[in-house]
Amino acid sequence: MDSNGNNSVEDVVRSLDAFFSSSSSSPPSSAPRPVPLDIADGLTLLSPPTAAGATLNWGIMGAGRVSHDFVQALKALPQARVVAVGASTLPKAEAFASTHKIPGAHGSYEALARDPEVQIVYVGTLHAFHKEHALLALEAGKHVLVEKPVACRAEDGVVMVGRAREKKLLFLEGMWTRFFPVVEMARYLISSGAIGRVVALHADFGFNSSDSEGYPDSPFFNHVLGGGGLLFVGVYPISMAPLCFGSRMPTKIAAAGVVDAPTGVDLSGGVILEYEGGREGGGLAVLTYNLMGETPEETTIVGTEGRIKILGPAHCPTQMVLYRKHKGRRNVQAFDFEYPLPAPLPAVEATGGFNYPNSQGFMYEAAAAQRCVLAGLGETPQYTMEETLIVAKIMDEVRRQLGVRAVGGGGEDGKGTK
Ligand SMILES: NC(=O)C1=CN([C@@H]2O[C@H](COP(=O)(O)OP(=O)(O)OC[C@H]3O[C@@H](n4cnc5c(N)ncnc54)[C@H](OP(=O)(O)O)[C@@H]3O)[C@@H](O)[C@H]2O)C=CC1
Ligand SMILES: O=C1OC[C@@H](O)[C@H](O)[C@H]1O
Repeated sequence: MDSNGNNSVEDVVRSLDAFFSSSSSSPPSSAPRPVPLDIADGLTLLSPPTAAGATLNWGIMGAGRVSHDFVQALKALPQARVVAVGASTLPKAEAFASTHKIPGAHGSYEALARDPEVQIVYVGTLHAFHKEHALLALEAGKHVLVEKPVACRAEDGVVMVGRAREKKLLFLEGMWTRFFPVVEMARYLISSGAIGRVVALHADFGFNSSDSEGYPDSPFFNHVLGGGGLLFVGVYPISMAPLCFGSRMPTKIAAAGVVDAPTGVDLSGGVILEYEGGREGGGLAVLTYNLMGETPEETTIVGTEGRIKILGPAHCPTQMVLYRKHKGRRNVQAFDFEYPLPAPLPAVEATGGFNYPNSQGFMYEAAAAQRCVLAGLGETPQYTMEETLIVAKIMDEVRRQLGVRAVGGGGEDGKGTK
């Protein structure tokens, strides 16, 4: 407590840490564990509370890997009901529905969008098709959570956001990182002044894609399907920039990268963003990504009074260290934070677990979307539509500098072709 009776940053940090630890460390049990969503609400109040008993009906577009993980994570949310899945073919939708005990299965995305039971559509198809598929849902009056990246080009994102605003429907790009308790905490610490003014961001994301994706057949390397490191993984480090420097375009964007000649996709990239403002708000983001080798995948946010290190895997993190600076160089005090994911439910383990790391954490993003819909909000405060478009515009410029062609759902037909 300081002399004005306010809590010091250390007091706040300690009490929040205690709150988090007690909320998320209940012993493993075969009974459904309480959803630690209150963590996010208790921390930042960014997601409005939901009335007891309120539910939301989800429809799933696409029956692929990430849709499977998302539905698995929804099983932990008592207020979420998955009522239908729509896929490119009926057998595919039926197989997915049977695995997850979903009552409705449709052999087309149009039919899913028209399903009167569905209130919110999760678009889990490849990003070359996001615009076409998200628009189907919006036109049918459904809220939309569309996987990252929002689209292959910013102009497609602009169309989607515009339509959602006109129709007063929630629209969220699935930048799930923003909803992890660690990132909520980082945001809180930044806004409470725990590290002073943010002056730099260092973030990376890279892995050896040959662990799961075959070259050159995987969508990762398919130019027309929206392949390339920038759209698949570079979007994550870039999306941390508006969190640190605000919802504004950087004043300068400098990019370099390795482009794979046979496929035309970018295998790696380095992006430097300059935010003007000198000592009163200026800063630099240094961001890298690649599809060829595993990086530490850490995010460090540097301020005048300390720094925050989000530990790998920083795109879906559970650990973070706050370093508070004292007088002199290298004189810091460290505060560790850890918010483990809840253990997967037996129903999740019985249906194949997850395809991707930490996918249980989709529950945070889904719960926030749900709360916002039920509260009548058109977007989540954790990741706004404006931020989505800023990130998409930065990526357009990066791609231009790398000499990678605009791909995927370009053009008004949104068919995923040139
Ligand atoms: N947030 C996160 O952590 C993650 C996000 N993602 C994002 O999710 C999206 C989907 O990724 P993922 O599930 O791994 O991809 P998949 O390769 O599993 O494909 C997803 C779906 O896209 C459709 N699809 C696939 N290939 C084609 C094609 N050649 N032509 C037309 N449609 C096709 C299929 O839909 P259908 O089933 O209807 O046939 C398929 O099930 C991407 O945008 C990706 O960036 C991916 C992984 C993790
Ligand atoms: O968003 C993602 O896209 C690529 C995946 O391999 C990665 O794990 C995931 O989070």
